[in-house]
Amino acid sequence: MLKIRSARVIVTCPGRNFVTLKIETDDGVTGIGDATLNGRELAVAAYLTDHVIPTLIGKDAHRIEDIWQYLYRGAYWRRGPVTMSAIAAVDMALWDIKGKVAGLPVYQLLGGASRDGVMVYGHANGVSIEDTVAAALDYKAQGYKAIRLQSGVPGLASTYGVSKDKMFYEPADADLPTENLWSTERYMRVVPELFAAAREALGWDVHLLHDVHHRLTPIEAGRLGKDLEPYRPFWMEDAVVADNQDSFRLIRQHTTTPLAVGEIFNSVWDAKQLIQEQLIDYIRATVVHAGGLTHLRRIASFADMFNVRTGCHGATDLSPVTMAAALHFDLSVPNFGIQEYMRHTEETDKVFPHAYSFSEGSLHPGEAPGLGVDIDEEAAARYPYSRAYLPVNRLEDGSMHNW
Ligand SMILES: O=C(O)C(=O)C[C@H](O)[C@H](O)CO
Ligand SMILES: [Mg+2]
Repeated sequence: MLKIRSARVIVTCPGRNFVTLKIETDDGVTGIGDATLNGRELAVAAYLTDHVIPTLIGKDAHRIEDIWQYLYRGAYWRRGPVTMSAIAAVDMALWDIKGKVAGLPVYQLLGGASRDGVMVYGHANGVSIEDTVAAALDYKAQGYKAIRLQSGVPGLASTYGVSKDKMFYEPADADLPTENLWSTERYMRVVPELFAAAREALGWDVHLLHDVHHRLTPIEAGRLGKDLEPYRPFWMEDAVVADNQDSFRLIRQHTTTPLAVGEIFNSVWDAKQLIQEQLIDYIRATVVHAGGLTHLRRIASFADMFNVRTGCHGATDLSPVTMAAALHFDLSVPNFGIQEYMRHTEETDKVFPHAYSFSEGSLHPGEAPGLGVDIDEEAAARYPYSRAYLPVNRLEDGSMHNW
């Protein structure tokens, strides 16, 4: 029995907000987990502090599955991003502890490595097609084997995925939501042109990806997928909102462009039909928002039976703790597809020193026992919480749209 002695939540903002759970056992072994939910951070912090931590004290840190079931079934109120991010933080911290006690990196506890490294995709973006292609060339020169392309849309002042900074992108950019303008027609014209220019400049030996970010209807997505087919994209992501999983059937009827979805999913139930009916090719659920390693592995096993591969979300709002956990998962699951990798800033990396590293287009979680990531609490304390929201989107006539 490895008794949980204490647990607490650390909120820090080294350029952006992160919520981290730290669990300590009677033996003095500690583990950390990420609980960051972009724009709604304090809801998860309070859920953990007020409702989860009191129930953890005295429990056996080794009983990861049982604690997961206790928090999931025991809450009575199931699923949802707040609950599942809180459970994920506990789950990650417990895997971290188990790895440290065993003296093994977590991927060894998950069955060992299924591959040598984890192929990642970087984010090339720019205000124009030329800018975006130049950024993509730069990523290729850095060794990336897969690159996501997001370009500004003429006539729209700002749009998802286009950053002021070439290397770092932080969409949660203001203490009240920024308002963006959206035009499907303008957007649908630009993306195929961007892919044509990118193939011309980059050639065919690099994977190209694109994130629609939930802004199309199924039939519009079918059209865009078809228009992109000549450029053989690796995937088209979040083509439509997946609340109605049936929507993807309509997209599938019109295009062979591979489909990825799931960064906002919290459990296997959000993806059941999508996977079972093979309506998608990649599931983007991630460790922090989908209940931790314990639940994400369950999703991946289910997906594997239907030829759906993984493509975990890896934007900057997923802290280095989630990135580390994702890499242990990615290295071990048989049906790994790709991992998103949006680099964190130097300040963030200093607050969260980590063992994972990038080389030749791939990341590796490293060999440190546990997750191989820590939180420097002194550094974290220098960056107090600062409220920040994701933008919202409106159509040209003022109607609300999806961002
Ligand atoms: O990285 C992606 O694919 C995203 O869509 C990033 C999201 O907008 C971001 O994580 C929201 O917090
Ligand atoms: Mg996305």
